[in-house]
Amino acid sequence: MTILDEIVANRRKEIEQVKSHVSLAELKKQIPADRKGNSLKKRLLNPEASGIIAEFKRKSPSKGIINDKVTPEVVTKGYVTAGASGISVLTDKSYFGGSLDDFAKVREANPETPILRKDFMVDEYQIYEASVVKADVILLIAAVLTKEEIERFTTLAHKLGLEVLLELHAEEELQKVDPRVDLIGINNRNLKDFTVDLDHSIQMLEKLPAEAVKIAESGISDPETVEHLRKSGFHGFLMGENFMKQEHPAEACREFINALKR
Ligand SMILES: O=C(O)c1ccccc1NCC(=O)[C@H](O)[C@H](O)COP(=O)(O)O
Repeated sequence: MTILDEIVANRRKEIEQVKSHVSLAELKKQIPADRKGNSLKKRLLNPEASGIIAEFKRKSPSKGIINDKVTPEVVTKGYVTAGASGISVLTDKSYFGGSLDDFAKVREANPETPILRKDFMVDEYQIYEASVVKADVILLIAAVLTKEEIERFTTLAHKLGLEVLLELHAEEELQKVDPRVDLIGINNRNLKDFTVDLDHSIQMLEKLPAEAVKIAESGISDPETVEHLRKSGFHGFLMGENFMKQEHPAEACREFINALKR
C-alpha cells in the first residue's frame, strides 16, 4: 500500500463520519448564493504575475512537522502582500494538520485572491464542502480517480463555480485528462519514495495539451528553478515547504518573489 492509498482510504472513512453528522442535503443549504470566485487560471495567464502559488502546510508525510507555530491567516496575508498569485491550503487533518477551519480563516483574510482547497478529493461531498468555504479551485489527483470520476467531479465543480486543477504524476495518467479542466499540475514528488525530480515536470510538459495552463508542483526551492520551469512553458509554481519551514514563511516568500527576474 502506498502512502497515497493510505491517505485516500483514511479520507474515505473520515468523509463517511462527517456525512453522519451533516448530510449532503444540509451541506448544500450552506452554499453561499451568487458568489463570484477569483480565477487562478486568469491570474496565472497574466504575464506580470509571479506565478507562485504559496501553500499553507503544517506537516507532511515526507517531512513530519514543518511549522506548527504560525497561523494560516497571518501567513497567507503575508504571501499575498509578497506577490503570490494564489494560495493553497491543505485541508487534510490526519496527514497534513490542516482543516476546513484553516481554509475559512484564509478565505476571510484574502477575499480577492484565488485559493486552492488542497485535499484528496474522492467524494462529491468534498466538492460541496469546498463551495461552502468559498474555495476558488479544487484539486483532483489523477492517480486516485478514474476517468469517469474526473469527468463527473469536473462537471460538479464547474456547476458550483469552482475551477479544477488536475494533478498528474505519471505518463499513463494522461489518458484521464478531461479537456474541460482549468489547470494541469505535474507533481515532481514521487509518492512512493518521496524523491523529488524537477526534470520530471519538464519531461511531462511536452505531452500536455499545448493550450493547457500548467503548474509545476513540489520540491521547488530556488528562483532559478522557477525561471527554468517558466521558460519551459509552466505558468504556475506550487510551493509549500520551502516557505513554511522558515520562522516567517511570508518573509521567505517575499524574498523569493523579489529574486525572480521579471
Ligand atoms: O508533501 C508530501 O509529503 C506529500 C505526500 C503525499 C501526498 C502529497 C504530498 N504533498 C502534497 C503536495 O502536493 C505538496 O504539498 C505541494 O505540491 C507543495 O510541495 P512542497 O513545495 O514540496 O511542499
